[in-house]
Amino acid sequence: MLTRIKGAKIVDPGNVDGDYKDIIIRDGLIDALVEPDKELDATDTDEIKEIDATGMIAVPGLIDLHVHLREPGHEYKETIETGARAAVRGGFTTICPMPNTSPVNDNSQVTAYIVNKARDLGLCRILPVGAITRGLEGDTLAEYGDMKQKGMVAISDDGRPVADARVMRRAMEYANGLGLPVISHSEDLSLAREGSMNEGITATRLGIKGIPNAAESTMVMREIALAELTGARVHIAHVSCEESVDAIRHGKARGVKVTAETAPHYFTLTDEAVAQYDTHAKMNPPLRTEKDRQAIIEGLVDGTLDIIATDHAPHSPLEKEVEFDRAAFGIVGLETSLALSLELVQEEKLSLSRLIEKMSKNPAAILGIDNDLKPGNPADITLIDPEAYHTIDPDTFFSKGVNTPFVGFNVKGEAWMTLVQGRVVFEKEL
Ligand SMILES: NC(=O)N[C@@H](CC(=O)O)C(=O)O
Ligand SMILES: [Zn+2]
Ligand SMILES: [Zn+2]
Repeated sequence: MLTRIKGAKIVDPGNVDGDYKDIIIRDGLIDALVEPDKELDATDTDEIKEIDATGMIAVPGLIDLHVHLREPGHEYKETIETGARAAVRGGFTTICPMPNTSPVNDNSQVTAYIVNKARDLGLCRILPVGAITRGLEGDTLAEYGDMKQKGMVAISDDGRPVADARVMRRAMEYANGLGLPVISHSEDLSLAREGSMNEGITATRLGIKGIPNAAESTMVMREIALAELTGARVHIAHVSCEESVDAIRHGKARGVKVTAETAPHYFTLTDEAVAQYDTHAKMNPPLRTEKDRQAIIEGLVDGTLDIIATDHAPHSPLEKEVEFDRAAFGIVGLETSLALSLELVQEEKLSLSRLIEKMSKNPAAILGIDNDLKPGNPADITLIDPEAYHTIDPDTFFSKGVNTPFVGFNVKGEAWMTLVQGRVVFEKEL
């Protein structure tokens, strides 16, 4: 079976950048990129499926290094299936779910459960992140080797920091031996505790207890110091503030193997989004000030922040329709990330090619995946409709989570079709 994607502009940084080529897919793999007028020397037996993608942009499938799928344990918030559907709708061909499920993904049985479920679903690739410590309790290291054998690709205690520096050091040493990146939820709980939003004038005005930037940045600095000590690869999750960006920039300049991500809410919103006590603007780390927002954009522009991830964190109304300080931290992101990130392109902060680096190529590099649109590679492809104006409406989400602060935002651009291993796993209804 052959598939020919016709008429799309190809944006695959480092490979093809801006050319119009047809993509030929055979048996799930990219067979060739050909000129639009090229006749295929297909044999009579080859059935050719044509996809007319005129006006679309073809990019290597988007990869989200940071999502929460809630299964096993909290299926009322999200399941692996609803999360995967939301992912492909958002243009993602690969997602990495964090281990803070119930039970925690700290052993090979839970890893295998997720991997098997993902395979049976046949939607996107799901590459699980395993826990750093058993039960995310911060004491005893989990069984990285066993989990890795089942398909685990990185370790993190996301949702919680590893408070004990000695435990983190050991984790980095073991992870390094196995070639696994360590993803850090950088938070000093003694500084953050009881806070529910950014510490500052807005919090004071609202009477909400704040979380200072230092709760994040001091831990980012510790992680960089430990990565330097151990030679391990550390990836800083959800960077929200200027001091963290500065610390990462400095670490990179010293040659430390540190990479970092931010999420669309940190370059789109500030803590003023909380003004109406909107719990949909509550996440960890919290939305910061305009100065921080600008620093995040600067970090994306100068390469300090390698990746845009979503930190897709679905919660139900049970956890969100309560008093601000009692509400759960987290917002969904899989179905809004691409459009919100494309705003950076419209504002000419990043070229489309740079954006695709941050949403596909750089996460692929961290995972050790070659996702170039080149012959022999799996046909994981996102077709973006750059002109699709739409208004963000959680009622249309495939995710079970509707906890987004972006309701009613008018945005431009979205996934039109998503292919994983040559199969169409999402197609926008026209
Ligand atoms: N980001 C959040 O606000 N919440 C995440 C946990 C996390 O990413 O630390 C969650 O699991 O809900
Ligand atoms: Zn986290
Ligand atoms: Zn998270």
